[in-house]
Formats: sequence, structure tokens, C-alpha cells
Amino acid sequence: MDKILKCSNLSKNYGNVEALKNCNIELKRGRIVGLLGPNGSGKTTLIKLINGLLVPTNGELLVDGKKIGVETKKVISYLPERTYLDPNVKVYEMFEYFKDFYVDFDINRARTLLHELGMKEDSRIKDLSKGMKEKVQLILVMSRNADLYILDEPIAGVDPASRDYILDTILNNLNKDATLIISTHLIYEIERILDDVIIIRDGNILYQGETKALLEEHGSLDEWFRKEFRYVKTI
Ligand SMILES: Nc1ncnc2c1ncn2[C@@H]1O[C@H](COP(=O)(O)OP(=O)(O)OP(=O)(O)O)[C@@H](O)[C@H]1O
Repeated sequence: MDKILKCSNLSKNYGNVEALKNCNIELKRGRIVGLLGPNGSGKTTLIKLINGLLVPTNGELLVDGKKIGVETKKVISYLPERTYLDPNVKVYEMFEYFKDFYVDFDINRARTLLHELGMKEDSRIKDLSKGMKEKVQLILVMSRNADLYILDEPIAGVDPASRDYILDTILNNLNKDATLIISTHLIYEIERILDDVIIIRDGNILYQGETKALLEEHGSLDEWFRKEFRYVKTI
């Protein structure tokens, strides 16, 4: 199965809001994929559907050829846009918790990454800054040996000096057959690492394919995005 993700005519409505409309997406293994689109375009909705946190209104969604359920959750490592860390535990306790919970969690990798980012295992989560908490959460997610990593805004709160390190860390720790989906508005920062992009507008897939093709045509994804989605005042 060379496709890790397949969405067929996938739709999701919230009441009468059509957040995703008949989306068809196929992702191969071993790719780094940017999930891009303006605010409210449907990115988080798609991510929640893949993680089984929402149920589609219509259409089908397969991860590794399987319908969303216990088996697909085992192979997905997910970084949500909001922190879920218990403020009262220490970092090493989170590591141990992940080790008990996920058989694919590599605690030594987590310790190394934490050390390289200058943080300590005996820090209590509530004593960390917002950006430090984000780093811990990203370390937890990237220290699993998953087939599909889904990162919703992974570097938004991280200082610019750490961003490159984190992106390189992501690349260096990724198994060659694993696929990584990154949803972010920081396009300039990540475009260099993307193999493919999915661009969503108003719940429709506007573009899906190799980043190279867009870069050849437009020079920079970030500039293309700014032109394509330029805010036009209508009143
Ligand atoms: N729980 C909800 N109830 C009702 N409408 C919702 C809900 N969640 C999202 N929506 C709507 O669905 C659409 C898509 O939202 P979604 O959060 O998926 O967008 P997004 O691309 O992730 O946006 P952002 O970049 O701002 O995070 C928007 O119109 C939003 O208002």
C-alpha cells in the first residue's frame, strides 16, 4: 500500500456550514506535505477527520487502506494546535507516560532532542514558557515511530532561531517511509522542506501536487500565497 492517506468525496458540514466539500486527496508514503489555506478554509477540520475526532458528513477516508478507528490511530502521531500537556507533571513524567501509552515511542530520542533544545527533564510543565511547551509537545510527537505525522501549527509559538533547528530535527528523525503533514501559516519558514502541498480554499482543494511545480512557476510559495489570497475589500 503506497498510499498512506486517501480521501474520496470527503465532506464535512457543521450545521449549514460546509467546511469541506467533496475533497479528493491521495498522499504517498515518504512525503512531507504542507497543508495550506487561509483562515477558515478547512485545514483543522481535515486534520480532525483524519484523527477520528470528527466524523465525515459524506465520503470516505482511509489511512493505510483502513477506515478510521483504533488501527489507524496507532499509526498516526498527532500534534494538535492547542497544548494538551498536564501543567502539574514534569517533562520526564510525560516521556514515561508516552512510553507506556505508545509502543513506538523512543524515549532516548525524546531525551536527546530535549537536551539539544537546552531543556531539562525535571522541569514542571506549568513552569515552561509557551514556546517551550510547544517544543516539548513536538518532541513527544516526533519521538514516536509513526507512519503518519500530523502537525497542526507546530512552530507558531517557537522563536525564529529555534524554528530552523526544529525543522531540521523533524527531517532528521523522519523514517524514509513516513509521511508528515504540516499545517501552518508560516509558509516562508517551511516551504524549503515540503515535497508536496495541498492548498484548500473555502473547503475545496485548490491545488494538490509537488511543491517543485509551484516553485518553478511562482518562485516562492509564500509570495504566491500572498498574491492568490490577497484580501480584497468589498465595501
Ligand atoms: N465546531 C464548529 N462549529 C461550527 N463551525 C465550525 C466549527 N469548526 C470549524 N467551523 C467552521 O468550519 C470552517 C473551517 O474551519 P477550520 O477550523 O477547519 O479552518 P482552518 O483552515 O483550520 O482555519 P485556521 O487557519 O483559522 O485555523 C470555518 O468556516 C469555521 O468557521
